[in-house]
Amino acid sequence: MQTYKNTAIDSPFRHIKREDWKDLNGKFSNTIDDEDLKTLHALNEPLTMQEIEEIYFPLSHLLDIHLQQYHTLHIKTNSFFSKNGKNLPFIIGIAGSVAVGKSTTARVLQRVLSLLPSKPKVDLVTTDGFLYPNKTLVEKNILNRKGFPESYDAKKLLNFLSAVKSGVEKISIPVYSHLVYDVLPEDQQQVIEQPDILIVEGINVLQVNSQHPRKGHSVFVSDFFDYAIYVHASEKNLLEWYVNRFESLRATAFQDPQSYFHRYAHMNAKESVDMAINIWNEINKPNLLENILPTRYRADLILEKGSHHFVQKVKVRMI
Ligand SMILES: Nc1ncnc2c1ncn2[C@@H]1O[C@H](COP(=O)(O)OP(=O)(O)O)[C@@H](O)[C@H]1O
Ligand SMILES: CC(C)(COP(=O)(O)O)[C@@H](O)C(=O)NCCC(=O)O
Repeated sequence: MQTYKNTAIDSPFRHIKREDWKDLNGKFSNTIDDEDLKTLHALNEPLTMQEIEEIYFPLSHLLDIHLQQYHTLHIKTNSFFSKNGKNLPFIIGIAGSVAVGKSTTARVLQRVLSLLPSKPKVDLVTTDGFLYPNKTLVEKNILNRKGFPESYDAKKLLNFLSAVKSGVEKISIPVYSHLVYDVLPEDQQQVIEQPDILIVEGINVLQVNSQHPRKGHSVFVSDFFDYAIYVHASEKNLLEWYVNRFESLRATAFQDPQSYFHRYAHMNAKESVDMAINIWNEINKPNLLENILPTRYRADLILEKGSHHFVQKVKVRMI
């Protein structure tokens, strides 16, 4: 029998190296046919097919176990209440730093999960849409705090999640554009209509300081999650990926007169890199250290990336 010593630092996570994780592929790989493979290639993401097979297929298999358990629980609970309650979406949260690859991970996971044998409808929302519009951020004098907890309309985000988990059939939510650097007008909202799985991606999804501002309410975004993933990388890699993304935006989107950054399109490579490093050091890095990184052990699973975004290790909460 193992005895508890209060000097020991126990971890409730299994640490699984990439070499071992990739072999946990299980039955899922057998269900990928040529058509499905084509749809994965058509995703046109920077990820290699090897990364999808070695990291995302096992992840999808593990999530399928949780999904099946969720459905069994639903059926048993219905029978307990002698009532047929609605099927409610299984919600997966994805957290991590700016530029760690949350959106990319979320898009790939959305597609891979939709290939599961039950062919679930998988929707994806990003919490950027719940940022206050620039106009409000300017009024509150917090435009330089974009991404910090106070820059989000926490009440709107929590009301949305609450509606999803109450079975509301059709919900419109705001959409953020990195090109315009602002929340888009209401006629460009996203409609969420009874998905089987909903992925909610954002830097703030595991935070407990963006609570419902109504007096007496302490409800957090993650209270609505059935599974939470944190994507982790070293600060050095994050800065590199942030600068690279900024650079490729400068070469493409910034040339678009509609882009907020169009004013910077004339910058040369050195000026643009300096500016990206400055934004990182002034805004995104402090936000990472103060508000994002401390939430990582609240996740059920941590994807640890090394260079070139390759996942090196997976930590999974033990059950
Ligand atoms: N697995 C990956 N392999 C290669 N590049 C990636 C990968 N994931 C993300 N990237 C690149 O890294 C940058 C940040 O990714 P993104 O998904 O936009 O991050 P986030 O949503 O966390 O801010 C982008 O330029 C993206 O193309
Ligand atoms: C909108 C964001 C808060 C969210 O980040 P994401 O992880 O989606 O890239 C971030 O991209 C951002 O704009 N941060 C403010 C500083 C900056 O311009 O990078």
